[in-house]
Amino acid sequence: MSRSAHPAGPRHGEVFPEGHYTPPPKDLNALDPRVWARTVGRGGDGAATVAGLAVTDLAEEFGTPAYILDEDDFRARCRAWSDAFSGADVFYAGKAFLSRAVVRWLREEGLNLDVCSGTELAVALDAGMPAERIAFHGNNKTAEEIERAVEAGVGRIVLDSFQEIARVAHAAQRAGVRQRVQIRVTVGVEAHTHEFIATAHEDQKFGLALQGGQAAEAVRRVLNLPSLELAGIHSHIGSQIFDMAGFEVSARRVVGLLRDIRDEHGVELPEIDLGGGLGIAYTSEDDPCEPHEIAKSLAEIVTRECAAADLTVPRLSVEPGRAIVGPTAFTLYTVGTVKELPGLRTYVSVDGGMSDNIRTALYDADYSVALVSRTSNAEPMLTRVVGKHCESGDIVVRDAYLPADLAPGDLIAVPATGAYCRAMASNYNHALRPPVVAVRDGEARVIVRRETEDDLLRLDVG
Ligand SMILES: Cc1ncc(COP(=O)(O)O)c(C=O)c1O
Ligand SMILES: N[C@@H](CCCC[NH3+])C(=O)O
Repeated sequence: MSRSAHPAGPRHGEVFPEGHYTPPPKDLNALDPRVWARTVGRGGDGAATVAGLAVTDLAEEFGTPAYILDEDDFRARCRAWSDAFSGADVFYAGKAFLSRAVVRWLREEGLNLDVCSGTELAVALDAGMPAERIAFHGNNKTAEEIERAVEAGVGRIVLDSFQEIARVAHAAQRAGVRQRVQIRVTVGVEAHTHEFIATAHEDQKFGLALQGGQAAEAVRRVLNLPSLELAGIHSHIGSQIFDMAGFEVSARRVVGLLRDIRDEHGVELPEIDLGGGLGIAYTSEDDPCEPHEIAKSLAEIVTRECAAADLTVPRLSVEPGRAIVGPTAFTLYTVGTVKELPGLRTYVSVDGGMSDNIRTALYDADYSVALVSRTSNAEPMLTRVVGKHCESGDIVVRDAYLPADLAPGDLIAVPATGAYCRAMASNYNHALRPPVVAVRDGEARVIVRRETEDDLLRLDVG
C-alpha cells in the first residue's frame, strides 16, 4: 500500500528548484480511474464525460464552479461497503457530505447514517431516514439537540463527556424512554492525515480516555442510569488513514475495555463501533484499501481479540464518510487567468477556491487536476491552481502539471472532492457556494442549488 507523500518540492513560499520535482505524468489527458468517479471518461471530441454527459454541457447548463457527483458511483460504493460488512453495520458519516438526495440513496442502499449536529439530524429525518438507523455524534450536543434526538427515537447517541451522560439520561427520563447509547472512548491512537501516531495520552476534545480510567468511570455512570441502555463502545481514530495498524491497536484496546467491563460489572456489551477514517486516492500515488479488505481485516482483529479475552464477538459497526462520497465527485472550474512567473511556475486562477475546497489550505491536502473541456498535446507546464479569494494561501492544487496551451475559458476539474468540500464550503469574500449536480444515466439534476446574491443579502439584516 502506498500513499501520497508530499513531494520533496517547494512548500509554502519556497521557490521551486527547476528539475527537482515529481516528473510530469506520461499522458496529461489521462483520467486515472483510481482518482476519478467511475463513469468519467473522454468523449470523441476530447471533452471529459461523466454518466454519459459532456462536462462542457454541464458547465453551460449549471455554471462553474460546480460539484458534479456521480450517483451510480455513490450507490455502488454504498453497496460495496454493505456487502463487505454483511453481518455488521455501516453508518455513512454525513459530515462528509449530506443532502436529502444522499439520505434517500443511503436509505435505498440499506446504509445507516451518522450525524453530528441537530441540523444534520433534521436533514436526515426530513428525507425519511428511519430514526433507529441514525447515530448521533458530537462533543458538545446542546440540550435541545439531545431532546430532539431522543424524541425522534435515534438508534444510538454516542456519549462524549460526563456532562452529556447526565443530559441524555435526563432527556430520556423526561421522554419516558430508555435511550440506547455508546460511549466514545479515546484509545491512545491518534491518526493524522497520512499516518497514525500512537500517543501516550490523549490531548484532544473528543471522547473519554481509556488511560486514566475516564472511560471506565463513564461506563459505571451509564450502567447506573436506568434511562440509558449501554449498547457498546465507540472509537474513531482519525481520517484519511491507509494503514490498518491503527485500527488494530484501537480494536485491541476497545475489546480490552469490554473485557474489563465484563469483569467489573458482569455484562458483555453487544456492540463496538470502530469509526470511520479510511483513506481514498486524491492522486495517482494513493492506493487505498477496498472495503472487503478492510472488513476482513477488522473482523479478524476483533475476533482474535475477543477470543483472547474470552468474550462473545460483539456486533461491529463502521462509519465511512470520505471513502463513500469522496471519490464520487469532482469540482468543475473555469480558468480565468494564466500567469507565468518565469523560472518559478505558472499560476492558474479559477472561479472558485478556498471557499469551495478549504482542505488544501487547512490540511496541506494533495489534489490532482486535469484539463477537461478538451485534450491537448502541448508540453506539460508546472502550475499551481489557485482561487479568486483575497488570500495568498487560497490554493486548490499546490503542484500540478497542466498543458502549456491552457488558456482562459478552458474547463479544468479537480477529482475526489465529494467529501469535506461542499460540506466545509464557506462564503469567504461573499463567495456563493457552488451547486451539487448529481449525474446518472445521461441525466443531470441539481441536488443542492447554487447560492445566490439574494441568499446572502437576505442574511444581512443590518
Ligand atoms: C466519529 C466519526 N465517525 C466517522 C467519521 C468519518 O470519517 P471519514 O470521512 O474519514 O471516514 C468521522 C470524521 O473523521 C468521525 O469523527
Ligand atoms: N474534515 C476533515 C476530516 C475530519 C473528519 C471529521 N472528524 C477532512 O477534510 O479531511
